[in-house]
Amino acid sequence: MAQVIDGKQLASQVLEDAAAEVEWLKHHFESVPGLAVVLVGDDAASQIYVRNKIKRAKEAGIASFEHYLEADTSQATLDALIQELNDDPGVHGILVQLPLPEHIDEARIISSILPEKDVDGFHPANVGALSQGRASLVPCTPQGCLIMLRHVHQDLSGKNAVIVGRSNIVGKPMAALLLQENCTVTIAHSRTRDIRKVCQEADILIAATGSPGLIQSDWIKPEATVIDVGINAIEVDGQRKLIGDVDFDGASQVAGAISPVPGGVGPMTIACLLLNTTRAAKNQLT
Ligand SMILES: NC(=O)C1=CN([C@@H]2O[C@H](COP(=O)(O)OP(=O)(O)OC[C@H]3O[C@@H](n4cnc5c(N)ncnc54)[C@H](OP(=O)(O)O)[C@@H]3O)[C@@H](O)[C@H]2O)C=CC1
Ligand SMILES: Nc1nc(=O)c2c([nH]1)NC[C@@H]1CN(c3ccc(C(=O)N[C@@H](CCC(=O)O)C(=O)O)cc3)C=[N+]21
Ligand SMILES: [Mg+2]
Repeated sequence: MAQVIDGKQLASQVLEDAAAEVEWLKHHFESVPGLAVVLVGDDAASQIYVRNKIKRAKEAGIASFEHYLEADTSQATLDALIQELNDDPGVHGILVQLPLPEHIDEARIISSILPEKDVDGFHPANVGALSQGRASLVPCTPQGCLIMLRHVHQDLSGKNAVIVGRSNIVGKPMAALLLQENCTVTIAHSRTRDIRKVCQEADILIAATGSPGLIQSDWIKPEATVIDVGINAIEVDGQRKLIGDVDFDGASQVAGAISPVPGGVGPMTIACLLLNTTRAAKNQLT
């Protein structure tokens, strides 16, 4: 049986680090890190994530500013809110929950956030910095996955890493981070030919597709480390249940280590968001 990578446990350590940073900022600079969270629309899953983020922020001593906007909010109203948050010295981090409604230009909103307040690491300046291996605010989910991988492996150098999914928020920044760790990186996606065979070569397999249970035990190299980013809500006996992109029961018979859903990457993402907020606050000290 594979080692189960406990995301809740690892996240609580990251949250302790974030809380210690907050204490340091308060003590030496009388600065309280502030995180603004913007949610447009009333998607139920998004509301759960946002609530979790705010709860954890409070626990870490971070001030949170919540902005809930109607689904039909105009681009101009959202633009104006971002400007206000950019100009607010009490706000060190800005998170705009994605996806945004169809009528809003997502790329324009992301680009309008000050790069030093972009705690998601999605602004082109931060994406460019990550791609060039310069220090920057690194996207939270890939950052969390890397902490999980480092927990299992002392050295990732030379390992074959296969990432399934090529989104801007998970797949691509994950590839940049693993390349920096000297992995041999492959990104697979919906047009990849013989994807099972590609995955069978992976010492490290990251699944970020949103396709529930896509990855089966016979896709996995024996003793591989499998990180399941997928969050898929399904209904079982009328109850809401979360499952990942990996068939956990099958995969854990083959893998060396595997992250569960829930209790895996999700809590790590939130912890890294708060760590990014303290880093952003530190960089904004005047
Ligand atoms: N735990 C966490 O903190 C987070 C979890 N998530 C979850 O991770 C998953 C991915 O999110 P995100 O990256 O935003 O998703 P996107 O929908 O933006 O991207 C999905 C990617 O997976 C690929 N893909 C989809 N289905 C298949 C398939 N059957 N075979 C091969 N490739 C496939 C797509 O390929 P193509 O490009 O060719 O269409 C695409 O590149 C979702 O379940 C999401 O909820 C996301 C963010 C944070
Ligand atoms: N700008 C932006 N930044 C994001 O980081 C971002 C986003 N938009 N849009 C949506 C995705 C998704 N995401 C999750 C975060 C935490 C959990 C999480 O805590 N999951 C718990 C379960 C929570 C539950 O019960 O639903 C777990 O896996 O154990 C899940 C998903 C962040 N995202
Ligand atoms: Mg998308």
